[in-house]
Amino acid sequence: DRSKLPPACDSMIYCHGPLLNTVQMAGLYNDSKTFVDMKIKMSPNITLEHFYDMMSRTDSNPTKADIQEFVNQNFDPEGSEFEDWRPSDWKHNPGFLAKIKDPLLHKWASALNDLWLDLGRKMKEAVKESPDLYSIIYVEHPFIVPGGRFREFYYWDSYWIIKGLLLSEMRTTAKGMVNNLLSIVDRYGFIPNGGRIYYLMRSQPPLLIPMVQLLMEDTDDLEYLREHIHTLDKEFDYWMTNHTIEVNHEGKKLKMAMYMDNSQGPRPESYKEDVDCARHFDTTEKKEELYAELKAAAESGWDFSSRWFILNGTNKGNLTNLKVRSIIPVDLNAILCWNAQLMMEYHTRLQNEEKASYYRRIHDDFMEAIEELLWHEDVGVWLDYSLESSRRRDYFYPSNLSPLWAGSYDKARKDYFVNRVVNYLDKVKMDIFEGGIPTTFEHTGEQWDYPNAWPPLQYIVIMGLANTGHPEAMRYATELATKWVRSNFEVWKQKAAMLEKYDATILGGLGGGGEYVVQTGFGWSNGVVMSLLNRYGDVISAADNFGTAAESGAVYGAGVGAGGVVTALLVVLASLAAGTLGLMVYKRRKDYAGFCNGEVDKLISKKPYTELKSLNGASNQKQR
Ligand SMILES: OC[C@H]1O[C@H](O[C@H]2O[C@H](CO)[C@@H](O)[C@H](O)[C@H]2O)[C@H](O)[C@@H](O)[C@@H]1O
Repeated sequence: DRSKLPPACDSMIYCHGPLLNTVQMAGLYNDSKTFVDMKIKMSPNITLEHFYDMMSRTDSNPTKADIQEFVNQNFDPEGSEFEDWRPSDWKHNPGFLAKIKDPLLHKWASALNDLWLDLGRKMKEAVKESPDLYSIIYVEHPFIVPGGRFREFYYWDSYWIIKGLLLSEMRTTAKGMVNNLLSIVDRYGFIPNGGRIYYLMRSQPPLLIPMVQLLMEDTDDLEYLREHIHTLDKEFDYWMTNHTIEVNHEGKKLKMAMYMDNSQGPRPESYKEDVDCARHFDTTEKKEELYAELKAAAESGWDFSSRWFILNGTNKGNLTNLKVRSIIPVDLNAILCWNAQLMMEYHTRLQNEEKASYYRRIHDDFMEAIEELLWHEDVGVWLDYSLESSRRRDYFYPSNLSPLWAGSYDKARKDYFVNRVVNYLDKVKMDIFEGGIPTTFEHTGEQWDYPNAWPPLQYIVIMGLANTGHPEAMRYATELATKWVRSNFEVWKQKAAMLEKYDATILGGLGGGGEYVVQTGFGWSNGVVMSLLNRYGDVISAADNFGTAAESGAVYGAGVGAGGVVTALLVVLASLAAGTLGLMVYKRRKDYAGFCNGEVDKLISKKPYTELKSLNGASNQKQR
């Protein structure tokens, strides 16, 4: 009975109760997250008293204007928790820039280095003194946020942000971010989805242990590792205790990990969207099941995607068909296997023999289970597994390749695995996409679906292939890295901005879909491009020759300078006149409930996969 489960957090302002319900259902703001990020002016109790006064004054039937007035009088705007901060370790010309041969890309990378100044946040002391007035979770050290509506840290985003920070030689900021996460594990026993109390009942892909590895690769500080190893044990235990199940497969019992949810109610930050969607179910129990699926999908980082739809055994459907809790995901298992490997190495270095063998056993079990249940020789890749049908889900996702990145496959048979994976990429015609690797081949209008392409997924596939050292895989990696860098650069030239997601089907195409408009900033996007330029800066050019891409004022600005704005506006107007931008822009859906019922936003059409694949891989890209 899910109605007995705890809410997202105790707060009757930010997580559950009539105040939250009344304000969020009134739809005061374009984005539901705005309200739950606001600061209350007085204590929670006084705020609640004011709310009940307003309700009795209005016979429990307040108008939108009454509710807006209540919010205006009792809340400060979102973002009130931060003070100005300039990272003291920021430097103008970090060493990695010297590796970038193309002068245009070099200048761009330098502008990306400047973006950390815009994305840095430091919390006011007042947050520490009166945490009850805020939804933000207090952390001691300043940090880098993704950007836009994402004004707090995000768990898995932080991995790519820290990669970028280390390339920018911002070691203090990077270490501060890891220290914040460690302190959160000490306080809460795990890392929430993001740094807000309304995220406290779910996590995100577990990358803290790999983040510590990034610090170790940078400074190899064994004392730091010794100091924090117990916290890392705790984080790993959280996943093994709360996120694993036993799967019976061909006479074997395999321990596998999955995303879950153990709270009740809609997501506070998308409250109205979730409640509206739940109208498609007639009982509280069914509504709660939907909320659980929505929250489990958010925990996966892929919110939302046809990857989690099950309808008559297929990946068709809509949000009402979410079945995240019935799917064993390749990426989570690969990442935990990698976590176990790192923990085994850490404990070995710290001479904790018993712990090292404990993690070795877990690592070996994951290796076996991943191969037994998720690897498919005939398809040539790892696939998610449905607990409903006890069958694999044979659909393309970049996460299918995540064991290459996480190293969770038998390296003694590397050629066997890599040859098949390269054939798989050929088979799905990965070369037909001009702008990157799409998230899926399903065109649902959800943001983790076709034709969107996400930075972390590009990184996972590219680095997975590149790190094999296998010539064919490395060639693929270089091609994919080139497309991604060029496409991001194209958008930068037009808009002087980095986006959270892009369009795989168009060089310079913007991402879209889902429940909020595409955000700029953007933490992981910057980290991924920096990493690719660090690795491929000697071979990737902005166009076919170094230094030949068309220049625009925007390229040289750090963020949006006046020149950049003018240039971007001209480009937008010109594209509108040519009717091209219309194809690239996504409109936010107004009627989310309608969408839940299976209505796809017709604006999001673009280049369907079915058409593209008939091009036989010969589109604009070089034939491999
Ligand atoms: O508010 C809706 C959802 O927003 C977040 O998800 C998306 O942004 C995150 C930050 O970049 C990213 O980590 C995630 O993969 C994206 O899907 C948030 O994480 C969700 O929990 C939230 O419901």
